[in-house]
Amino acid sequence: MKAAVIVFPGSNCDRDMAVAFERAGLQVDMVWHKDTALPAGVDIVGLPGGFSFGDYLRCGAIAANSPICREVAAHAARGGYVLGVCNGFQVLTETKILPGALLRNAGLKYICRTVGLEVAETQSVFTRAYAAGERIALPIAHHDGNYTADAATLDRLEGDGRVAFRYTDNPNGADRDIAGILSDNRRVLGMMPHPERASEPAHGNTDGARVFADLAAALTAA
Ligand SMILES: NC(=O)CC[C@H](N)C(=O)O
Repeated sequence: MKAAVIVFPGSNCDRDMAVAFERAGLQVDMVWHKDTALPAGVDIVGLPGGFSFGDYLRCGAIAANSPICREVAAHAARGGYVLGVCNGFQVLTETKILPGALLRNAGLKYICRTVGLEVAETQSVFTRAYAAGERIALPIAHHDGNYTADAATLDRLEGDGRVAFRYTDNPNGADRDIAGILSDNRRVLGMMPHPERASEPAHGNTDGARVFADLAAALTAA
């Protein structure tokens, strides 16, 4: 099973995401944002955290117009898997692969700390290793994590079980405590918390490991 991690100028979690995929048994290719094709046979694309293009304009907005993002959108449209973490989630909303937008944190401050989450949906390859309603803790590190969408979109996300994670003590003002959402086919997950930074004992927290743990098996079965 093969993963591609996209690298933008200013990405800083690309290696962390690659290691998390590798630990889960996936072969990983790093792909520069100017490439115009994904490596052949890629099963899952990782959009990593960081400060792509220095967060100029809006977080993820310039990255969303990188040549490779057309291919990422085509991969998602074909039913391919995509995981976007933090800046990667912002790229997913900027490309409209996922609905909504990530606004400046309600407190206008950059927040870097571990937060509590509830696993709100387990019907996806990313969340099926958790128990429904399970409480976990993951690190966040962002200034634009305030998820918003119009009421109809929020109702649809909730009604269709597409809210993957919710904050238990909302740190950034996100609508309906939303920390991560799934695409309608549940193969794309965008989330602000960083599971790759809490995925091995040396991190002091392994709550994020299960986002990756089942991927190889799930992708083989898909
Ligand atoms: N850790 C990240 O990916 C941060 C994303 C973005 N630069 C923000 O601060 O909101």
